[in-house]
Amino acid sequence: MTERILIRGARIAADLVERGSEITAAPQQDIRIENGRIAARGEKLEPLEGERVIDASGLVALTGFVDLHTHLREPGFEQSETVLTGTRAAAAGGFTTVFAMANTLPVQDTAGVVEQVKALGDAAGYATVRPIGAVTEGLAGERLSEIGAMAQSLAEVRVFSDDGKCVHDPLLMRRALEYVKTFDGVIAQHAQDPRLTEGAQMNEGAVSSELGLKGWPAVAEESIIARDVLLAEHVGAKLHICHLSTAGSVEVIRWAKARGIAVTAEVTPHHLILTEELARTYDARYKVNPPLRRDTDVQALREAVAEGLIDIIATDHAPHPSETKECEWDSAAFGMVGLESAFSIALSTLVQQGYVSWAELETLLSQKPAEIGGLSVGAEGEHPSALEVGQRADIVLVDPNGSSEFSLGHLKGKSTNSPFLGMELPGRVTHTIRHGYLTLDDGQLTEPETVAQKASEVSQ
Ligand SMILES: NC(=O)N[C@@H](CC(=O)O)C(=O)O
Ligand SMILES: [Zn+2]
Ligand SMILES: [Zn+2]
Repeated sequence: MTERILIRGARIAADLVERGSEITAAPQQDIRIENGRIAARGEKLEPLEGERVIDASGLVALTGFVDLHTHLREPGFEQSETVLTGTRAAAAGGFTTVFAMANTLPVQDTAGVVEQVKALGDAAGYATVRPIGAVTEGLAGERLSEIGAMAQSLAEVRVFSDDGKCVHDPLLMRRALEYVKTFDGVIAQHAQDPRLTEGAQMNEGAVSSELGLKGWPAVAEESIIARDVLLAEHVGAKLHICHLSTAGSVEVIRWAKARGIAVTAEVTPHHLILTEELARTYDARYKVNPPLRRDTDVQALREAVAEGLIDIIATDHAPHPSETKECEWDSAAFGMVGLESAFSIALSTLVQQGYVSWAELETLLSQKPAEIGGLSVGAEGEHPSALEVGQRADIVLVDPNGSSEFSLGHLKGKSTNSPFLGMELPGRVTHTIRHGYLTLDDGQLTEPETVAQKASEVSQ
């Protein structure tokens, strides 16, 4: 018998369609959860015997967040993160599904490795783990990996990416697009021309010249996106752009979407708020790929989200051990953790600034990434399209009020390379419910044994 839960008095994000509206604009609703699905919804449902009641007055309920871009690091880099620790960070951030990037060791380029990663996620139970397959063997950019075998494996891979590296060879990119088209998969490109970014350390511009750090020009991203949208159009296949970071990239996407090309794009929370100015600190927590850009890029990215040119928010959670971050900028690793802070950054940069409504935020963090990732979304599906009866109970409750200093205590993964430590961040994820059981309860992660037990009781 799985847990029975009654959420009382929540505001439903999907009811808050006006940008800039107070959450009190929506009526309070109760949600009953039974056997991993939503069993009832309405005003003032009476608690049943033995039911766990959650007082959600003042909270907003959304369908569980889905991260299309997480680095879980297992197998191979367990000193940075494991499937267990990374999915605990996910649950703390309100995520119920994460797509695990392929740059592990061994690389996720065979059916065996992707099945192993999925199995680790199923066993841990904190979030649904959907492995991403590598486009090329060993991420070497030379030969296609066994894309078909990964797609047909138990891991049912639908997203393929060499993330961390760009698929630079246009012929390989074309072949990869042709291949995934046969089963309606998608190629997620890390758009970085390797020749234009050799030795690059930060955004190329006045600040990089001043600091004497080698620059990563915007055109290195934009030229690859331009090429790939044309290839996607030629092949008639789906293309997704990882971590879009420049105003120019937004213009290329605008052009491609106007032409009807099947391209989608993601932005990370950090690119929606941080700028290259932070490199002046020489603190490598701000070193990331693609680099933090200019103020004007941050502005353009927010507007692109508001316009629907950028489809989703994805964290690019990239854990690294402290010895590779607490060192000189030039030798430090690229990447930042982001699962635990994503909601607060999206709240402050998008919702509170009136760029998106709560309903739009839910689409950006939940339904759209699920859809791009190839999950079935809807009443009978793997992921809920709405908090309605019959839908899978993947739910997150958030408190939009108040703020707190983001500190080490907020980080639930193995690594602490967050650029937000010490910053005052608004809002809080209070409860995460996956497949009908609590993974995060009033800000506290549920014990691993309990979560594993619950996970084994529900259908994956
Ligand atoms: N974003 C990063 O700076 N680093 C990522 C790779 C990537 O997302 O390109 C990583 O794996 O560490
Ligand atoms: Zn990348
Ligand atoms: Zn990444």
